[in-house]
Amino acid sequence: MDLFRLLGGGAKFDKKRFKDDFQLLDPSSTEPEVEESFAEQPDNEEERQKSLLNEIDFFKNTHTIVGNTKKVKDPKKPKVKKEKKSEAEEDDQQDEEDDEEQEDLFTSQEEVAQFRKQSRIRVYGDDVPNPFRKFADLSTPYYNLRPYIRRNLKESGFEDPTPIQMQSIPIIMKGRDLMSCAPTGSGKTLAYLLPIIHDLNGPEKSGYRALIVAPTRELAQQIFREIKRISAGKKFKICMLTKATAATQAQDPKLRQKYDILISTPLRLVHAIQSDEIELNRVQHLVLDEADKLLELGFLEQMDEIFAACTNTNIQKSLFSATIPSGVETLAKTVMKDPIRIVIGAKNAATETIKQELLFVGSEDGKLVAIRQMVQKGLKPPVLIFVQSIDRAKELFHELVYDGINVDVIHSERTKSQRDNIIDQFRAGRIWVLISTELMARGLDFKGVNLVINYDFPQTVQSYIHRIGRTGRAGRAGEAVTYFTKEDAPYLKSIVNVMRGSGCEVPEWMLTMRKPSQNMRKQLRKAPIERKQINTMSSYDKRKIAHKRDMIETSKRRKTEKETEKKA
Ligand SMILES: Nc1ncnc2c1ncn2[C@@H]1O[C@H](COP(=O)(O)OP(=O)(O)OP(=O)(O)O)[C@@H](O)[C@H]1O
Repeated sequence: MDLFRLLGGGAKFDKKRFKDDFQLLDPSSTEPEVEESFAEQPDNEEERQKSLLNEIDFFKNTHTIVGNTKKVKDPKKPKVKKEKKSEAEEDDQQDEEDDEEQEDLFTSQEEVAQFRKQSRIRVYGDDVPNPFRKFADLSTPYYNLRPYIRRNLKESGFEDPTPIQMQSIPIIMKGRDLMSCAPTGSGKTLAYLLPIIHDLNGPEKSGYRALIVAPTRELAQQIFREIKRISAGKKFKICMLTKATAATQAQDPKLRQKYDILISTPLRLVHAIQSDEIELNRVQHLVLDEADKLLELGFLEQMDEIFAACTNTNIQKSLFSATIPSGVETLAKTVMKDPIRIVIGAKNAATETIKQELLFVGSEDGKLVAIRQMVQKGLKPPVLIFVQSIDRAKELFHELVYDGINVDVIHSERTKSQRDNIIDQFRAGRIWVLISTELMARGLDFKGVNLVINYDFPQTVQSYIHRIGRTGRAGRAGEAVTYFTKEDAPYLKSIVNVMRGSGCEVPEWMLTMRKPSQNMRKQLRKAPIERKQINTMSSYDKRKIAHKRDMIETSKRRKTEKETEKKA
């Protein structure tokens, strides 16, 4: 069993235990080859793609598994450039490779049960389809995965499926309704996209056949890019619903027929349904990404309207999240047909590659002291800091920006282009510390984030799991520090339980604490704890510091200019 599978299942990677079977290789010194694979690219997509491929290359080179099960990979071996083959030739070759790899399909239900246990897959429901072990299994006649999808997986550097992919893909391929709960960063997006793209086969120009709903615009955009990646080579028409795309479809109803896949946030979609801008009567696949968020009060009414607009009786529905509370499960069952439930690892748990810490900071002022101490000791960027409100995000930004930290802030009051720009800059490593509200807590895939700081204690356990899940993705290590004050202490035990459940050490005294009552948790969910403003300096002091910093920078610049002049 390989590393990513283990990590995707929520297991811990113990170097000592695997000492004899695994060897971690150094990354190759050569630059990775970057290939363009998207048909339509946003302006900054090239950079994003480049950094993604670098990430994958890094992941592959540092985690190549050698020993008993796989061939040794020599990173220094020069790559031999192959002649370009036709698509048909490549497909034939792929089929041959797949035939060679077919030896381990399951032979009995005991074997299936054993495999699920080993991969930490739990299933609930009737006639649950078997999981598959390797992507190559999907090319057998039983699944008959379209060869171009397999090729795209290879080009994305996806060598082995994660547990959620192993079990979800066959279920969606069978057309069954599904509720999937798997850790953050374990590949849930591909788990639903792959079978949908396979089933849609190719562009049809008959109107939307798949609909993916996500709680934020940023997540919807990320899903859009993932679809492009997995469907590269087929000219699917994919629509990311915005004011502009809705308006063009409103003006030209024929245009609606050209699309195959729709991605949207609930509010935008409901608006389009009510204004007759789109039709959803042909939708065969409906996915709720971050399903528990979408089925919470606030989104629920909109989701009701979306369910009602999807009138196709053969619709297949999937719900995905890293957290699905039982209340949401009960609610979801009312809109699903004989659903199957999957849980990977422990239910509603944090990813086990994240080192979690709870830090008592005494009071609100203590938080700033703590963060400045962390900066002094040396933070390893990129770092993501969560606060509980837009005002607090702005306040903290104004504190840290005068400390000379490369910091920015993101929240829903910033314009769309500012938000897009910040996310790109953060992904590219040009912003080191990013302060955010709950906006960035769910779904966003920043593989490189080293540290998440919960500056304000999260209002729910779910929020905690998703926030810290922005680090430790795709099998990487990550760290999360949660500050708490006297006011937060009564809620601590819920987080302590998550930490313990994901194998983190917790001080003995915390284990003896009482769990907050249901009523207390309800109160906190409704409204955050009131906190003192984040402000240690008067605006006069801040201006003074900023002025001093500008003077130092100007004098440094002048000195360099003079030296350059002298040399010339
Ligand atoms: N089989 C695979 N092998 C290697 N990397 C993968 C595989 N599947 C997905 N990934 C990568 O893992 C990362 C996390 O995937 P994804 O964003 O789908 O996680 P998620 O489970 O949806 O997380 P969250 O709960 O936070 O939304 C992505 O960068 C994705 O490209």
